[in-house]
Amino acid sequence: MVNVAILGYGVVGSGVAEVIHKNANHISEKAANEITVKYVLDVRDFPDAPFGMRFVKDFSIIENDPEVQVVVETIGGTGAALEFTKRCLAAGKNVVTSNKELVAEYGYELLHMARERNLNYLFEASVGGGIPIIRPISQCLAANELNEVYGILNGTTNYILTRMVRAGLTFQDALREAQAKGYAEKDPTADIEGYDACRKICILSALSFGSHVYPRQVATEGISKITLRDVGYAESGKRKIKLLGRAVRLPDGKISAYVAPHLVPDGSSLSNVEDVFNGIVVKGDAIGDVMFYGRGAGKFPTASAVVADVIDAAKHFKARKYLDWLPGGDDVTVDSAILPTRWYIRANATQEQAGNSFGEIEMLRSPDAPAGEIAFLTAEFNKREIETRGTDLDILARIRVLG
Ligand SMILES: NC(=O)C1=CN([C@@H]2O[C@H](COP(=O)(O)OP(=O)(O)OC[C@H]3O[C@@H](n4cnc5c(N)ncnc54)[C@H](OP(=O)(O)O)[C@@H]3O)[C@@H](O)[C@H]2O)C=CC1
Ligand SMILES: N[C@@H](CC=O)C(=O)O
Repeated sequence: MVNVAILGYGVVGSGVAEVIHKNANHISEKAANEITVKYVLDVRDFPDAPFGMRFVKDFSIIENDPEVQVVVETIGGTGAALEFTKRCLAAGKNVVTSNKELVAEYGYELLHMARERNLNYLFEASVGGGIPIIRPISQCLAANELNEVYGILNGTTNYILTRMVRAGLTFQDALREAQAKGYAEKDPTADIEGYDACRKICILSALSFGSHVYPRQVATEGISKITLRDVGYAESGKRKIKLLGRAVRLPDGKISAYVAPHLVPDGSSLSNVEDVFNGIVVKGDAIGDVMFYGRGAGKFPTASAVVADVIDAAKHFKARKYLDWLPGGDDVTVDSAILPTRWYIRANATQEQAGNSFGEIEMLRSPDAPAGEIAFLTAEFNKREIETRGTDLDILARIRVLG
């Protein structure tokens, strides 16, 4: 029998307990061993919790129980989650997590601790919720030199943008829905301002390019400045606005990563990624482009990935998995402001002024545009270049364009 402890009985942790209980027979077959939840640790009380699990408030009960071989950390953040993860690894326990903040900040250190002890630290659920992406990048695409990874990495913001466009909801109402569905982070600022997508692109960068990338090295912009007017102009240009994370390996081997809203063309694979779904494109030298798609957040999709890691851990006691990367550092990354893209600009200006400042432009129309306002797409410029242009215009919005 494999005894599991769950730390944090919130959206994901309770989903993990439910999936392990509901699919017990199937999971035991896959793991070639019975998997049972021996403890659940949470700061809250759950008097009506099902499955007869033992709830504890003292972490040392789990830490000191030699029967617990796999610990699921679904507390989130870098406080107690970091301390408990280190103590679990130090106590010889394998750890599985959905906590991308922890992996993005401390992934190298924790993988190193696990490696030294011949343990596994697994985090399939940390990017893309239920989408298989960590294993495919580390294993299935291992033969490729990967040079770019990008996509819609946050379910909450994609849900908000979809609901604003499709149902005409306000930003706040759409956010409330996402929170009620269990998609949002405890502090939804992490979703809205792009920090969550930033953590995920850090993890994808480390896996794809082999060195730790820290969130502080990734220029990050969220969707809080996107207006319905921008959405309307984008629509008139047959485009949708999506929050993307993107990381590129440059010819000199340096990594450049950022998170920002983009206009993506209608009909492209990413434009059809709606609601809570995520879509992640990986570019390899042998495979070309490959896209991963599925539910990027939510109780059961995320639990699906966590429980798969539990099964994997249970099947590989004392056999290290493939996850690893080199330490990070200032010389690993370069400023993403050097990456060229086309730009969408909304400004109080005339077409002639815009043309004088930006050269060749493609005008966008909006039936309810106020007098004096225009919107257009530019040719390719990097961020530094675009910021030096149009300084004499009243620029209201500046958003990258994909493709
Ligand atoms: N929700 C989702 O769709 C997804 C979430 N994730 C990640 O999974 C992790 C968990 O997310 P989620 O389940 O949504 O978060 P929740 O806030 O729903 O769950 C966390 C639980 O841990 C409890 N907790 C907080 N501090 C402690 C502590 N010191 N000891 C024990 N328990 C504690 C919380 O109690 P209290 O509420 O009282 O603080 C809460 O019950 C996060 O890292 C998140 O980013 C990843 C993919 C998808
Ligand atoms: N808040 C996150 C949860 C999953 O990682 C999201 O919305 O994507």
